[in-house]
Amino acid sequence: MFSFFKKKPVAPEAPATPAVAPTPAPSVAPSPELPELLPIEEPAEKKQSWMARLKAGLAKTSNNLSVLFVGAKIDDALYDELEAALLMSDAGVDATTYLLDTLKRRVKEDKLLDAAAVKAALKQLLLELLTPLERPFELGRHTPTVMMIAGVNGAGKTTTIGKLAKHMQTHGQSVLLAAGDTFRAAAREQLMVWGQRNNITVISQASGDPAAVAFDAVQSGKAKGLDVVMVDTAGRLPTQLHLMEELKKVQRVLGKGMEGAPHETLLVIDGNTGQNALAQVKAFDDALKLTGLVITKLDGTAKGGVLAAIARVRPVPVYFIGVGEKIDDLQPFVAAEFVEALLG
Ligand SMILES: Nc1nc2c(ncn2[C@@H]2O[C@H](COP(=O)(O)OP(=O)(O)OP(=O)(O)O)[C@@H](O)[C@H]2O)c(=O)[nH]1
Repeated sequence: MFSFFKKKPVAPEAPATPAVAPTPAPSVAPSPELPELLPIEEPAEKKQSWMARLKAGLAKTSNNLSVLFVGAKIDDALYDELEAALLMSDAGVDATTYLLDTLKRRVKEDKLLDAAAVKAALKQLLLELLTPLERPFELGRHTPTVMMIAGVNGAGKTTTIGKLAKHMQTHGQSVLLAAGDTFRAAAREQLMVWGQRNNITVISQASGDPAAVAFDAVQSGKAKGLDVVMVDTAGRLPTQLHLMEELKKVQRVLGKGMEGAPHETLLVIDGNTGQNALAQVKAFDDALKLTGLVITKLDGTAKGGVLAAIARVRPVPVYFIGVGEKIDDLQPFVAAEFVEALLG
């Protein structure tokens, strides 16, 4: 059993349930037309183990790589095919060159003679490359831990916030959400309806400044002694400079609301966007100094190699990865599990 979050030891008298009652029902009535953020319960028969789902999710990437080693001779043709497969998986030129050069050297040094041994060496190399990205998400250092969530449109920010909030609630954390996407009314309503259904307070304003919503949320979280405040933000492209400035303002204002906040600035990226995901990591990190990444939609993608690119070019820790829309489809990133799913 692994723990979803790393927590500071809690004093014995700490309540197991959220310390604060949810605020009165938000002004938005549940509407059947609104999409659910995520199903509240999953039928038992649909539950698979995480490793099985990770493997299934990464099957397209892993098939392209694993097939090369079946009955292969260790020659230039194998290395050429491996290079093509890594580039196709969006590992990028830097990581691909690094992996191939190091692999060739190890094959020589260790006198590896068969394809299975070369595959095992690649697996080990990939593990060494990705392990520095692994970092447990810590809760309990601050009251509240303030998290700001950014990303391009549709990356999975709101869904991720919903999943994380549920996981946190399950771990006895009291959570407050800020619907900082003041741009898209439907996104705000979606979060509020979801909060209502799940007994999680959502701070929202019908219109206005996302920084003001974020400030209110931190003030409220502090006043109520909550464990976590998560601030959603509207999707934006890094090329939309005025929107990036707006995001920086949200970050600054959170710091005014509470010293040291936001304690976590997370970027949610769609794993299916490959090399573009790397460009997003660089741009958002330059603007916001990211503390971590959440990589969603690794299910069904052939581009799982993008983690290798991130590890080489901009190694921001990957806290969580997502392989589907259900709550349990988002789990902490563990390099050994990821590599096993790719090359196991
Ligand atoms: N297949 C798959 N779909 C996902 C995953 N994570 C999120 N999604 C879906 O991606 C879509 C977009 O998710 P949202 O959470 O609305 O994305 P967002 O970043 O908040 O979008 P904006 O509000 O437009 O910026 C939804 O249909 C989610 O269900 C995942 O890991 N796998």
